Amino acid sequence: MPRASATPFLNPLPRVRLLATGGTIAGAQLTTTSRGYQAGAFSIDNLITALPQLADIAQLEIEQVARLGSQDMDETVWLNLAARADTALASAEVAGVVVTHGTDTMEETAYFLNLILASDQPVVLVGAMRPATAISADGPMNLYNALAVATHPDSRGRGVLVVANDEIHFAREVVKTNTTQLGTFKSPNRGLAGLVNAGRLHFFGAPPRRHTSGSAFSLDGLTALPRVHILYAHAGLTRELIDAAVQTGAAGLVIAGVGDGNMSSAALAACADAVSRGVAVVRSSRTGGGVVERNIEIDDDRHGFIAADELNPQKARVLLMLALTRTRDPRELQEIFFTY
Ligand SMILES: NC(=O)CC[C@H](N)C(=O)O
Repeated sequence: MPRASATPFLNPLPRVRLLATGGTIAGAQLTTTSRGYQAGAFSIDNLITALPQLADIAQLEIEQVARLGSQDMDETVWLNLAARADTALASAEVAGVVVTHGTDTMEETAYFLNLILASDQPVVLVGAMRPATAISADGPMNLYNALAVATHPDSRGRGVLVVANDEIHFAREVVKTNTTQLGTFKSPNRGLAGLVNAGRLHFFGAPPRRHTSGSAFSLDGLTALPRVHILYAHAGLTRELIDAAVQTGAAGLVIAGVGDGNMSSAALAACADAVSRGVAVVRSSRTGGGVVERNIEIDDDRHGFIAADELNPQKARVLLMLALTRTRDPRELQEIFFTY
């Protein structure tokens, strides 16, 4: 196993642009044991002041991009955040970018940035499960570790990373799997990118698929994203919601299918009708892991469907929105899903 390596001591210290968006890492409770709290109530400056150790490893340049619970993250904030990260990465003085973010939709933002940013410099998303005012808040160590990862030369060229609970995850792989526990983040298909222990890190492998500087997607000319909905399959799924999505102008649908991306006969017929009206339909899985392959239980070739491959529904939605800015051809869309 490779030896864990601490961030090399550099003089002057590397500069890191910290883009703050809110979340529990900046959340405040009424008392340190109360269960309710307000995500994003703290400004990032409060967090930094409470953690003087950060100044030992980097010079921080702080930008408050948003102050929200990540349940309110949307395409507009993504495009703004990506533009700010892009500007930071274009500066020769900036070694890396850290984004503080709520954990609920962190995996979606991370994957979006992984597809759209064109730099090999480290970009690290970090959050917390306990508010900043809680007993044993996890945010300070997560932030310290994120900064260590963002300044380490080994982190270059690995795509966007997520740091939490002493673990490093690839943006494409990471999933929030538990409502409250500190170990909520998992990478069920391909495993961890690496570990980070009090700022010392080691990586286990290279990121899967194309990302960042190897991605064909870019921010150039991108001002909005096509409308894509996720519909959750279940026993007894009927067709009304699929039809409603098509009638209200969806460009694409992701079905969070049962098993290997399956759905009821009624839903299948509605999805086939959607394709005939030019709507892209991606079959993903609600199971939380594994692969959705083409033409196993459902004839994708005949219906014009796209198999999500390894992407969960929320990441399939991110990729489909970007892919639809390039093509509406189901065969080309399928190639994109096999590439990213
Ligand atoms: N642990 C968290 O960060 C969740 C808080 C909030 N719902 C958010 O995603 O921002």
